[in-house]
Amino acid sequence: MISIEAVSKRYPDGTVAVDGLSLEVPDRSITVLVGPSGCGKTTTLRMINRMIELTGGRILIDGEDIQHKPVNALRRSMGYVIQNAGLFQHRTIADNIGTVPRMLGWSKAKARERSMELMERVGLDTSMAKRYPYQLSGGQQQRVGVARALAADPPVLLMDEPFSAVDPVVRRGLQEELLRIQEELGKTIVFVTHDIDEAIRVGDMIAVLRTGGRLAQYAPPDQLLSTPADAAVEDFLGADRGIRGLSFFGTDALTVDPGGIVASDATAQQVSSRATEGLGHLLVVGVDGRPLGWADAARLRESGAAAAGPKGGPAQLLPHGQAFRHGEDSLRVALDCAVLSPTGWAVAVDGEGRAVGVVSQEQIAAAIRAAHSQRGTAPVDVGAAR
Ligand SMILES: Nc1ncnc2c1ncn2[C@@H]1O[C@H](COP(=O)(O)OP(=O)(O)OP(=O)(O)O)[C@@H](O)[C@H]1O
Repeated sequence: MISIEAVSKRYPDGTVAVDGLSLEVPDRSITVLVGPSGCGKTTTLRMINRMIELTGGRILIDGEDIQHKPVNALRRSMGYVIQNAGLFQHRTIADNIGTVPRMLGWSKAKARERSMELMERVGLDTSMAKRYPYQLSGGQQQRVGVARALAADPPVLLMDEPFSAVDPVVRRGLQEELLRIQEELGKTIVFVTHDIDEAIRVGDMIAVLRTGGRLAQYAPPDQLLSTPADAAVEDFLGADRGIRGLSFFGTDALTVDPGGIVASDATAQQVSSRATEGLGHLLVVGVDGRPLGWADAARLRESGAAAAGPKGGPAQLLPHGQAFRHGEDSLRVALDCAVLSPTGWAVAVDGEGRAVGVVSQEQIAAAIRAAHSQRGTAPVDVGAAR
């Protein structure tokens, strides 16, 4: 555990970048420092590996004051990733990744083997090992930066705006890759960003700093979204915070109605027995159980034909839209499916994509209220959501 205790940094010109900051960074989790430009995020991060020396307070790692540790040993226990990767341009990708192992005296062959292993781990084709950084895309260079930081297997990873220089799609991919790697390796990561959405996506804990390097709030992302400490944090979180917070609620407790589903080869009698209260449509599924589309229930019954028969064939079906995976996707995804559905009802599927039931926007809203009251968080007025 990294304990930041009443830490301050006053630069020689008198600028107070960090002021009495206290944080407990839990082991094997991602702690994000987020806040507006100039609020002291980078300064805080660099005080952890002593690239910047603190001027007040203390930082402990597993109970040991970092001031009492030799700087080299301290830095070897911490990988460091920066924006634009900061790769050595005149060295190959394999050599970049193998920098620290070589410094530690590993043989060339062993360092190379480690580089290859790490390239695979961060999702890079090992055929790129002999290339130079300029021959890689920005996103690929960032992956090399992460691989390089992991090379000597340090328990701590410090990441300073590591994905800020790439476009949003690549950035999303890198965030997902980081979460996957973290699941495998379980490092203690301190991650700096000014992007609150990135903080919410990758953080187990989020420290929101305000200008002057003071802590505004320290909480897990769902708690931050549901109960911001004050108006400034609320403002920083931005619009849609209620809707975004739904990402942290699962759909396992959401009841879906299988009665609204009819097979495409159903008999007229079977069709007449299917119905869901309040829904004027039936979800037609193929022989494999996957949704084909919505059929008007009354017309289907009148036609007396099977759902996908000549009169009520697929051409008559409304698109079923996006489905959510019941028990796997979040309430946010379920609500989104319902909002985008032509019937206003969302389709729930199992892991194989087979329809398991349908659920209305109102039922999802009720599940949201129930989930909030169970957690004791502020209720979200879905009707008024932007
Ligand atoms: N060497 C320095 N001397 C004086 N002031 C500095 C120095 N380095 C940083 N500062 C100031 O300290 C404050 C915090 O800077 P820091 O780089 O930690 O902020 P940040 O939150 O990481 O910002 P950004 O998101 O823009 O990178 C800023 O006001 C900055 O101008």
